[in-house]
Amino acid sequence: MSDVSVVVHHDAEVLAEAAAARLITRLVDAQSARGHASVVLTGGRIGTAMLAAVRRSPAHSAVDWSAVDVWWGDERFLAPGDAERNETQARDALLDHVPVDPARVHPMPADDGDFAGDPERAAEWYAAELAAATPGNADAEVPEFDVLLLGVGPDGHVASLFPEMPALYEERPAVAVHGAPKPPPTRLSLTLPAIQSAAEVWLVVSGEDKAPAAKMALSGAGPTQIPAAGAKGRHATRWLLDDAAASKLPPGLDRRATP
Ligand SMILES: O=C1O[C@H](COP(=O)(O)O)[C@@H](O)[C@H](O)[C@H]1O
Repeated sequence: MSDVSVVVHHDAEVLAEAAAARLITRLVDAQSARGHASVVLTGGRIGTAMLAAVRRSPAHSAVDWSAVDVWWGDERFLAPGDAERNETQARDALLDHVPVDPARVHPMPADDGDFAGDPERAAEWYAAELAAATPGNADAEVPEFDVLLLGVGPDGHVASLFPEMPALYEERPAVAVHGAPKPPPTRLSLTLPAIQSAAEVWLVVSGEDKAPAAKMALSGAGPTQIPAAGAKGRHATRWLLDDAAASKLPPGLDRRATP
C-alpha cells in the first residue's frame, strides 16, 4: 500500500497549525492539478482545532473554497445543529467562515425528518450520496478523496469505527454504528474500505492518552484491535502527532519536526 510517514510536533497547538498549513497546501496543489479538491473531515478536539487554524491562517485565501468538496468520516447521530455534531463543530470552526459552495458540502444526516430514529437509512443515504459523486466511474462507490482526516481515540478508534465492532468488517462505504463506547452511542461512519480509497489519509493525534494506541497502530497491531491500524491511504498515510501522543513510539519512528 502507501508510504507511511510520521511527523511529531512539540505540542497540540503547533500540531494544529502545522497540519492546517499542510492541508491548505494539499488543497491548493489538488486545485492546481485538476481545478477542484476534496477533503474528508474528522470530528474530535484536534481535528476541530486544525480547522480553526485553517481559518486563522491568511494562507487559506489561496484555496478556492467554492471548488472544494467537503465530506465527513463520521458523525454523531444527533439532532440538526446539536453542538456535539461533528458537522456543527466544523461549520463553527471553518466552514461558516469561508466561501464554500453549499452544494459541495456533504454532511452526514442528522437524527431528524426522514432519518429520525433510523441511522441505517441515514447511512444508506450517505452511501448513495458518495456513489452519486463519482461521475464517469459507474463502478466506484466513493469519490476520489484527496485527503481524508482522522482523529484517533485512546482505544484506537478512527471515525466511528471502534475496536471489535461489526462495522470493522463492513464492505459498504457508510454504516450505522450502535452502542459506541464513546457517547453518543449511535453514530454514522465511513468504513475501512471507504477510508482506504482516499489518496492520502492523515491521522492527527494529540495527547498522552493516545500514545498507546499510536504505538500499537504503528507497531503491527491489526485493525480489529486498533482500527487506526487499518487507516491507510492509496498514496500516503501520514501520522501527525504531538510529543505526548508520540511518547510511546518505538525508536526510529518518532520523527520530530521541531526540537
Ligand atoms: O467521537 C469522536 O472522536 C474521535 C476522536 O476525538 P478526540 O476528541 O479524542 O480527538 C474523532 O476522531 C471522531 O471523529 C469523533 O466522532
